[in-house]
Order: sequence, then structure tokens, then C-alpha cells
Amino acid sequence: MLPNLKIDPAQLPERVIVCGDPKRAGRIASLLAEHTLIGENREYHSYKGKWNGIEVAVVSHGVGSPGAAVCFEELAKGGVKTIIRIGTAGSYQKEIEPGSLVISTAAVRQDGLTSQLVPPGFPALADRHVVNALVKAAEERRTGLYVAEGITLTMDMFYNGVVEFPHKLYQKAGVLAVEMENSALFVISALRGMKAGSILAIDGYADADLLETYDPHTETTQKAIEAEAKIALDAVAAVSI
Ligand SMILES: O=P(O)(O)O[C@H]1O[C@H](CO)[C@@H](O)[C@H]1O
Ligand SMILES: O=c1cc[nH]c(=O)[nH]1
Repeated sequence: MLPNLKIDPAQLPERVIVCGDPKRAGRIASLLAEHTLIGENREYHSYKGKWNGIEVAVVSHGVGSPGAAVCFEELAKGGVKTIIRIGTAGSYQKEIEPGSLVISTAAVRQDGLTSQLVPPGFPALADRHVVNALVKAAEERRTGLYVAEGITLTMDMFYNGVVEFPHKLYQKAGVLAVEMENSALFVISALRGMKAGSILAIDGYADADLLETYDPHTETTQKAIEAEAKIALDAVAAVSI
């Protein structure tokens, strides 16, 4: 039994979708044929079922890299080979408006967790086969949503403190969007031999004061989340493992 996920590894498919919110995991699982709950502990709610005839699990990882890392490590220990995170993110670029989708090719490691796992220069990269599968699935679904592909940033802080975060520098450097778990996913997947990728629904602007502006419950964001879930399911089922 995986101790934090409380999943019997024999029940765990090799292909997994992960997302932060346990309720969102339940909603995505309800899209699968023959879906069943395979584990429920803390923020980790896990389901399995079939998408296009292929066995897939959907597992929630909670908010932030440390808790999500526990999830990713246990999925690797349970024999998972391919893992795609679907999430929400704040945009850094004007043309990437709320309701857009971002496919992450790599993550800036502005989290605290990965520096306790690997040296500073170690990259946090998505697997190119998973990125290609996500791009292809997004094209084929013709959602009409704006889809961007590139570098995202992972950080631990959600609401501002008194330290000024260098948002402007990262914007200038062309980073597309900000979220809180991709770097942990990409580094742990590299260490444990999993192929990982991530697609994000934009819910606002990351350099704004989130205490004033943050609202992930708009119809625009919910539509993007629904689209990214189907794109990620197509991709995770299609990629060769
Ligand atoms: O939509 P999810 O997967 O939860 O991701 C984003 O939303 C959470 C913050 O509200 C953080 O976990 C961030 O990474
Ligand atoms: O981490 C996150 C998630 C959504 N929106 C943001 O601005 N940041």
C-alpha cells in the first residue's frame, strides 16, 4: 500500500493525470468509462477508469510542491510511467489572456522543494514526447481557445509578503505563466524515470495582487479547465510508454 496515497499499486494504471483539487479529480474521473475510487487520504483522492479504451488514473496532489512531491514520488514507486498535470496558472504575458491554455515545456525552479533534491543547475524539463502529444491533442480538439507552449515558473508563494518577487525579470525573459507544482513534477519524474508534462488553464495575471484579483471560478476559466482535461486525457492515452 502506498502510505500517503493509500493506493494498492496493483490497482494503479501506468498512465496518470494529476491535478491540485480533489473535487476536480472527481469531476475528471467521471468522464472515464468504468471509473472507480482507488484511494482517498488527506488531499490525495485517486480514481481509475478508461479513456479511449486505455486504463488511466486521476489523482489529486493538493496545493504546493512539498505535498505534491509526496504524491509524485508514491506514483513513481507504484509503477507509473507517464504523468500529466492539469492545473491553473496566472499569466505573465498580455496575449495569454484568462481562458487560454499553456503547455509547459520546462519550469523555472523558484520553489523551495527541488533545491533539497538536486543541485541548483539541474533543469526541470517536461518530456518531449508528452509535450508533442499535448500539442497534437490540443490541435485535434479544435477548442477555439488560445494555446501557447513554452517555459512556465513554479513558486511557493501565492499571496504577496513584503519581499518583492522578480516577476518583471521573468516576464522579460519570456516566461509564460506561473503555478506551484510543475518544477517538482518535472524534477521528480527525471529522477524516477517517469515521462511528465503539464497543461495549464489561465485564470488571471500572476503579477497582480492576487488577494484583490484572483477568481478561478469564472465561466471562462472553467471552460478552459474542461478543455485541458480532455486534451490531457487524449495525450496520456496516446503517448507510448
Ligand atoms: O489548479 P491547481 O492544480 O490547483 O494549480 C494551481 O492552483 C493552486 C493555487 O490556487 C496551486 O496549486 C497552483 O499550482
Ligand atoms: O499559482 C497560481 C495559480 C493560479 N493563478 C496564479 O496566479 N497563480
